[in-house]
Amino acid sequence: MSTIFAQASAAGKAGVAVVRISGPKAFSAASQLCGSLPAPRQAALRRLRSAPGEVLDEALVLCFSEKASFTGEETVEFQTHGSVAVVNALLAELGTVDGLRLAEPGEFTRRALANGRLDLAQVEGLADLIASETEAQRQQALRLFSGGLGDLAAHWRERLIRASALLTVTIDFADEEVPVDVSPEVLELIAEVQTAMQAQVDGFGAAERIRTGYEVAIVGPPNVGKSTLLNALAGRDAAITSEIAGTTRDVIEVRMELAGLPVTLLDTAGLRETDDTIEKIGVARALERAKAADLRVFLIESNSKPELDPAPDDIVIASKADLSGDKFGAVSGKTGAGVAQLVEQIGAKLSSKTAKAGLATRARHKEAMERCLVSLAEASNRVALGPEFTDIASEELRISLEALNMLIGRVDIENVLDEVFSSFCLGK
Ligand SMILES: Nc1nc2c(c(=O)[nH]1)N(C=O)[C@@H](CNc1ccc(C(=O)N[C@@H](CCC(=O)O)C(=O)O)cc1)CN2
Ligand SMILES: Nc1nc2c(ncn2[C@@H]2O[C@H](COP(=O)(O)OP(=O)(O)OP(=O)(O)O)[C@@H](O)[C@H]2O)c(=O)[nH]1
Ligand SMILES: [K+]
Repeated sequence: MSTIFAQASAAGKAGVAVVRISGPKAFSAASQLCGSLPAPRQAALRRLRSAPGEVLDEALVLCFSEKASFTGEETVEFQTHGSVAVVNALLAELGTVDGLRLAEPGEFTRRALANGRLDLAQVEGLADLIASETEAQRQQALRLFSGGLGDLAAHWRERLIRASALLTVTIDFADEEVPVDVSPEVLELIAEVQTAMQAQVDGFGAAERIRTGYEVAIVGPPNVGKSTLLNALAGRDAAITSEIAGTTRDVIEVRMELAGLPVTLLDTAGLRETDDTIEKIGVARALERAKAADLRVFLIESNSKPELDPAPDDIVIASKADLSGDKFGAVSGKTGAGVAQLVEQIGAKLSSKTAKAGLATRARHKEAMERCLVSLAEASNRVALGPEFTDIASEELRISLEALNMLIGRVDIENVLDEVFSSFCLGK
């Protein structure tokens, strides 16, 4: 097993940078640079020197024994001054040490997984946690990282193993008088798992949206004030505004946090019949993106109607509240009147969509659960048919347990690892 190293903190100038070494040679390599190592888990100040004896930096050194580290291997951290030159010199020096090499993205975490420190779902949670930018993303990622899905899977597993054991008793004693009919209990155990698992599958859409973000499209006729409203919501001049109708041609996207949720706000071309070729394309794009968005805000001139039929959840609101004097149900991007209320309204609409979100946050989770549910339905049908179908039911239960193991990466892990780790940063 090679010993790996990488900068764990973000690249660039910073107060402090962290360079991490993990593997069987971590302690010996580190002591080549800093002399005596502090006791594990005790930070100590040391001069880091290159092999010829030049001082590279003065750093805090922190060691973790293989029994108690993030990776499950000997680990040393150098907490240096956050200078690009210091980090580069240190990385170059580590590269010259025999048996050490630069880590691949996600390799520290990969080792934590291999050493049983985390299960696969936790690794996914960790990737999401590092990527999280909003409160909802942070909370969802932390639930997964803390082992929520593994706990659920362990509970389901225990129920299904019990169901399986009950069936085995039936098979083993098939020739004898079985004292009690086990099928009601087996069916109940399966149903319990099915209900809980189906709820997770149903929540996948919402959880995925929290992970990847919601799209909210501002839609309306030319010159109604869409771009001005987008800028007011974004708090910056993201889109060009002008008194010329047909200013916005392409879709303008602004990422922002709204009610703790990740939202991409879309400004679209004003909807109208036009002979202008470019504007026509803009209108077509506006319609397409508006349709695909999670929520539409129809901005209308007061006393008019939206160009499209709003979906039940969509928001219809009059623009230029300052001109119409409409204090309710109107908004002005120019004066800011009604903007806070609109934000609140959008937040409430999106939050109601997130309510179902559970621990299944990736297609991989959903697919494993769906596979499991297919076998459970099959198993339950066979059990209901009578004792002569017990061995087929047993086999279906075994398949469902396999799907469950896949969910948390107990089996068949190799082919999903590259996919899972492809999104990891260097140094994690
Ligand atoms: N400086 C630094 N900060 C960091 C990390 C790190 O590696 N270095 N982390 C890296 O992601 C996170 C903390 N994660 C860690 C997870 C486990 C262990 C660890 O030593 N676990 C041992 C002992 C646990 C204990 O002290 O109770 C174990 O599990 O056996 C350390 C860090 C966030 N902050
Ligand atoms: N009085 C007032 N004027 C506004 C308001 N919002 C926008 N305007 C003005 O209305 C004109 C059009 O605004 P835009 O934001 O460009 O409108 P748009 O809907 O994005 O227009 P298109 O890109 O052409 O579809 C500009 O002159 C704005 O200054 C408002 O709340 N009150
Ligand atoms: K305009």
